[in-house]
Amino acid sequence: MLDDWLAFSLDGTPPAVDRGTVPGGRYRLLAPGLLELTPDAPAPHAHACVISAGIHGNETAPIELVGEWLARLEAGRSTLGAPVLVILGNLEAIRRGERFCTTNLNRLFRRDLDLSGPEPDRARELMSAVDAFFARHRLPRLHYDMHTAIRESRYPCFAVDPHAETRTTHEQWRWLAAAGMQAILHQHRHSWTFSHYSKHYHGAQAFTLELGKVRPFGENDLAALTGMSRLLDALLEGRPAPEGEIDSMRFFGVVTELMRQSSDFQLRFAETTPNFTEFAVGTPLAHDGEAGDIRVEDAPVAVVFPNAQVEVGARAALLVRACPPP
Ligand SMILES: O=C(O)CCC(=O)N[C@@H](CCC(=O)O)C(=O)O
Ligand SMILES: [Zn+2]
Repeated sequence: MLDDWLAFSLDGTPPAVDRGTVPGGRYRLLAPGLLELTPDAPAPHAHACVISAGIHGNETAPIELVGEWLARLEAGRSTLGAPVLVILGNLEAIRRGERFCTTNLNRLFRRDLDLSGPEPDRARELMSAVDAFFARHRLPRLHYDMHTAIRESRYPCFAVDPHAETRTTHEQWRWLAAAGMQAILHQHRHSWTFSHYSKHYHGAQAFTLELGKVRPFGENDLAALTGMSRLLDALLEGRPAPEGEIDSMRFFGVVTELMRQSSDFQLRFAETTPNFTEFAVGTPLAHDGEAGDIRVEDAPVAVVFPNAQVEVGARAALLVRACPPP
């Protein structure tokens, strides 16, 4: 199953058979990068799970994690107990080892999307697959969209909690704590990311998970992601996931997004500055064309996902402040 799916997804080799059995259920190769697992009978704690990786093509650790997870199932070391939609997102960008080809796929997950091109087409295909999957399974909905960050981070593993009406359950905080998340970042407004899509349109418990730093295939330390592997195994088997202490994680809220406004845009701090580094009031964070220097206002802020290379009009950084645990 796994080898056929990867060959189908990444080399374009059509599979000899597109469906079969796995311990506890069956699989179907829906399309390149789309694999559905269906249990013979959902276990009592089963969720309908969407697990995605490779939405950015150079973020390889989550792809390796998914590979090992499916290999454990195929080898009979775990038994399917929940419906799972497994997604490899931006296949051409994965082949190239690049974040994206023409535009950032993770800003396109909205139903009124009217752009054309490879990434918009893929966003529409993934949104349809998620819609059909959640419609097929009347179980609590869950989506973990796994990424790695461009920079080092004061919290190497952290979750972004998308802004939407659906409240995040305390159970999710406990699962994420046990999975090794060190921080949670609450988004302050709609962000049109893949995890936001599942939360906003489907009421799923959904997160973007940052699992360390971007590295090429073969250079990832999957041992550092053992907690995440355990969580994925529990979801696949439809059993209760391990729980940790919510207070072991730090919580942050986005205060504002620093948007790139011109072609003359520079960050005012070093490339090596880790995510969640705090800056005092008055510190210049960026220079942006005619707007000039952008400085910290009102109170200190920490900076997450700073990226001067984004397209004009796109988010160049999140400015965040610590907040109490839920
Ligand atoms: O390290 C970076 O600058 C980017 C890492 C990454 O891809 N993060 C996601 C976060 C999505 C979210 O805000 O939920 C992204 O930028 O798409
Ligand atoms: Zn990413």
